[in-house]
Amino acid sequence: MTELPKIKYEILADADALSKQVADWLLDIASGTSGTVAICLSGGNTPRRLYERLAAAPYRDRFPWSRTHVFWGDERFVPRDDPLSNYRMANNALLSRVPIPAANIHPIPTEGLTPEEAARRYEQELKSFYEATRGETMRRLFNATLLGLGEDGHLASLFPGTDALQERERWVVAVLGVKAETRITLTYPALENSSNTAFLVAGEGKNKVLDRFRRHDETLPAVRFKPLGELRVVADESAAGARDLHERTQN
Ligand SMILES: O=C1O[C@H](COP(=O)(O)O)[C@@H](O)[C@H](O)[C@H]1O
Repeated sequence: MTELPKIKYEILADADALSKQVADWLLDIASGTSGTVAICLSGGNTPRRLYERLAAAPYRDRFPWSRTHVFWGDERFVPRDDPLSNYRMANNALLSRVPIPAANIHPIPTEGLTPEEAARRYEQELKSFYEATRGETMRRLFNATLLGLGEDGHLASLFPGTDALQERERWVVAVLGVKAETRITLTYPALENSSNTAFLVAGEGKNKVLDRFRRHDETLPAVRFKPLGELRVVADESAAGARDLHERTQN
C-alpha cells in the first residue's frame, strides 16, 4: 500500500479567514528564512483575496519584499494583459502594490515563443535561480508553494489523464488540448521541491473534490502530489463541509 503523506488540514470559517491564515503562514516562512525567499504562486480565482491582503497593512510593510522572489506554478498561454493571465491577476492584486524589485518577479513567458520554447525557457530560469541561490546549502527550490485544487482534481495545470503527470525529468512542460488555451505548467518534480506547500480550497464548488482528496482518490493529480516538505490544506467551511469541522488533522 502506498504510504500516505502527512497532511495538515486547516478549516477556516470563510474565504476571508482563509486568506488571513495563509498570509500569516507566508509571513512566518519569509521572516524565518535567512537570505532569498522563493515563493511559487498559484493562479485562478482562489488566491486573489490572499494577494490583496498581502498588499495591505500589516503584511505590506512586514514582508521582506527586497529578498523575495516570486514564480508561478502554471500559466495560461495568453498575453500578459489578457484577463485569463495568472501573471496579470497576481500583478494587479499584489505585485504592483508592494516594493518587490522587478528583477525578483519571474513570470512564465507567453509571448514571442512557441509553448515548447516557453516551457524550456522557464525551466532554464528556474534552474539558474536554483543554482545561484540554493546549490550550496541543499535547500529546496521554493520556500513556499501555493496551489489550487481544481474541481477535476488538477493542481497547477496538471490535469487528469495528461502526459504531464508522468513527467519526472523536465521541470516545466506545455499542455495542449485540455483547456481552450494552451497551458505552461511546472511538473511534479519542480512543484514537489518545496519546503512548505499549501492547497487553498474555497467555496461549495470544491466540496466533492476535497472529499475525494481526503479519501486519497489516486485518480486525482492532486493526490499524486508528494512534496518533499510539509503539506497543508487550507479550506473554508463551505469547501470542507460541516462534517469536517471537528476533524482537522489527518495522517
Ligand atoms: O486553471 C487554474 O486553476 C487552478 C485552480 O484555480 P481555483 O481558482 O479553482 O482555485 C489554479 O490553481 C491554477 O493556477 C489555474 O491556472
